[in-house]
Amino acid sequence: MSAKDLVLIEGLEIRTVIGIYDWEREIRQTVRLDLEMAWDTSGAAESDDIHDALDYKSVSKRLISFVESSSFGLIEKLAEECARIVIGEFGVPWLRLKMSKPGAVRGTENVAVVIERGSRD
Ligand SMILES: Nc1nc2c(c(=O)[nH]1)N=C([C@H](O)[C@@H](O)CO)CN2
Repeated sequence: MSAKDLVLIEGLEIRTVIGIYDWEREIRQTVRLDLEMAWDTSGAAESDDIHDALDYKSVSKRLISFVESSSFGLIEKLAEECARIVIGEFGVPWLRLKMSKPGAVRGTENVAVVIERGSRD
């Protein structure tokens, strides 16, 4: 058992309605998700069977489907709901999720929130 293992999803870009201003409710903007998910990978390493792994493709597809159909104001709310899905539906015990909204603020490379949920022990 190795509680320090992680499965990552990096740079998942999704177009959605997000923002607090009226003009933002009329358009789609890109958000980018970076996810670190605690997962003991030793079972999958032993069996070489996807059923023992945290399937990053399944997680990505679920998040794409959810985010594309969502319509929140704040990236904090979107991040929280994504974390809830990953923990609740995929059995991930702990995650760190960075929700970026590149291009939201002129002169910046990126703006983002980072949340950690669950327990690593
Ligand atoms: N902490 C946050 N600050 C701001 C957010 C947000 O989601 N979280 N959103 C906005 C606007 O929607 C902005 O992205 C428009 O450019 C402002 N501040």
